[in-house]
Amino acid sequence: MRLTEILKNIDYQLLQGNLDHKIEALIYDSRKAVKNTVFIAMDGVYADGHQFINDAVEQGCQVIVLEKDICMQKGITYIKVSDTRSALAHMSCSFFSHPSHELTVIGVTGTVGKTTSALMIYSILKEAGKKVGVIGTNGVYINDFYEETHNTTPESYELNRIMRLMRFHNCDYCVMEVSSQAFKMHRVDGIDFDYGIFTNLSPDHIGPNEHASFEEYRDCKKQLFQLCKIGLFNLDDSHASEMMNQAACQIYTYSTLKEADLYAQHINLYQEPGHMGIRFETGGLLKDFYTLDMPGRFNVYNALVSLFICSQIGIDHADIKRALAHVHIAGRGEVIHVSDDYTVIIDYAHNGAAFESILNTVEEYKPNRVICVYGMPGKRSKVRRIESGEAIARHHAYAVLTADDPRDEKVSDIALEIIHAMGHLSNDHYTVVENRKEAIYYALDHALKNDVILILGKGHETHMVLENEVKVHYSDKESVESYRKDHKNA
Ligand SMILES: CC(=O)N[C@H]1[C@@H](OP(=O)(O)OP(=O)(O)OC[C@H]2O[C@@H](n3ccc(=O)[nH]c3=O)[C@H](O)[C@@H]2O)O[C@H](CO)[C@@H](O)[C@@H]1O[C@H](C)C(=O)N[C@@H](C)C(=O)N[C@H](CCC(=O)O)C(=O)O
Ligand SMILES: Nc1ncnc2c1ncn2[C@@H]1O[C@H](COP(=O)(O)OP(=O)(O)OP(=O)(O)O)[C@@H](O)[C@H]1O
Repeated sequence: MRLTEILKNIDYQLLQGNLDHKIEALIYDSRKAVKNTVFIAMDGVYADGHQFINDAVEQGCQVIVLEKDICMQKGITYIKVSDTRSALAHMSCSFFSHPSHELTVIGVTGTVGKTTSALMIYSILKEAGKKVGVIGTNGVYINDFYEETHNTTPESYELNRIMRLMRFHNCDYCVMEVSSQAFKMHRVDGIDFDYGIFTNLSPDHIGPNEHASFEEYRDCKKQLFQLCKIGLFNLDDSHASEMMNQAACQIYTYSTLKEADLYAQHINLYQEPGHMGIRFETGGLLKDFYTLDMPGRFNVYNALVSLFICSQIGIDHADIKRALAHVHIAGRGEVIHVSDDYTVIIDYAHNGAAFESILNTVEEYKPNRVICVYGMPGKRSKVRRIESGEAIARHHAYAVLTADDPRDEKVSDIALEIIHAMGHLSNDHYTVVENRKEAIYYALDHALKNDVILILGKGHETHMVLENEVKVHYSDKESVESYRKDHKNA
């Protein structure tokens, strides 16, 4: 594509050189720069891309987009913009010919529930025969194609590339998680959102490399409702009215507690071997009865979101109902049948809010005991260690503390911090088994009739991060399945 075409939608100043270039890719990591690419220098958390401009030039790149003054080399084109992250986003939209304009884009934001809601919508649309893609923490799925993601919301260039790939696969719909960092880092600038969904909000991702304050975190998420045409808000969240404030979209609401545009009532839990689910009735825009084969009152929120979007899109109601009845999301309230005596659930709960919801929800099924197998990541926010320990104590649950991406920290040290946060809980309520597979075996070996074993924090993930960020293969699901196999053969 010609450089002038790529720059069409941004304000820039040509510092040196000319715009007569044919461009084959946009690059924001100098290590990937080659001939016929533009290098966009971005100031990051750990490094400043401007320091690598000469490396990019050395590797053959002849066009540089920057926001700071640097010493220019002869024969190279330098283009100055006020914000290179935003420029990359708009240039990427142009480079890939605005794929979001050709898709119905559904964006989901909020502290928890993004992955679950996005994948529920994706599953229902797919089952209804629609061509749909999804982008989020669990990766990119386009029909049968899969690609891993490094971020919940990929960098703008990747995002537009993926959306173009979706169009290549004839997708009409794109469901995507939109993280607060995505707004902060301009990853979704220029994306044409049709629907925006707000799940809930609680303090998270606040720290030196993420958000400066809760207000900044919240205001980043609010931006979705400036960009989308229709916004759907969880009326039960205490931040709902603040999130709706200044929204430029048409507003719809959902609730499980009060009347809203779409609301759930008469929520009933059910449990049978290998299944923990929920039945509910809806009022407002849709009046019907539904079954969801996933545990958790909170999943009714995710189901309401999916019902609203799929019915707005025009999916046949019987198809939605059928698909919802058997939707399962990897690592999100995933029930694995090991024994008729007790229930095993793998769940991605990894912060205070999610621990509270999963523990609350599981208690409603009136289990004998709740045993949580989990750990907390090394070199990451210590708040989550405290919040999780407090939640275990509040709910009088049992904890088998173990590894969860310990990085350069000792699993036993992290466990001690969690135990400290458990406060008054007596020491027969917890134990430490450092190897995660052994911890799962330990919990399952000690399970009693009607116990619920919650394996928390890693969800769908298939790796463990050790010292020096070295990743080794590890999966909770494989550990549980291996236990089941061993005990079948025993
Ligand atoms: C801390 C953080 O947010 N980092 C993100 C950021 O990296 P960065 O730009 O700060 O990277 P950097 O290492 O400082 O480098 C700055 C620039 O120099 C370039 N560089 C660097 C070295 C070199 O030799 N040559 C070179 O050109 C880099 O490519 C980069 O463009 O921009 C990258 C591209 O978009 C992201 O992949 C990366 O996410 C990291 C992996 C991350 O963990 N991010 C988290 C905080 C995040 O975004 N999380 C949200 C979910 C949480 C939420 O709900 O908000 C998410 O969407 O994933
Ligand atoms: N609507 C909800 N309300 C409260 N808790 C929820 C909700 N949906 C899911 N959860 C809980 O939060 C955990 C994380 O859910 P999910 O992965 O869907 O959220 P997320 O927003 O994608 O999180 P993250 O951005 O951290 O990846 C689940 O495993 C479950 O325990």
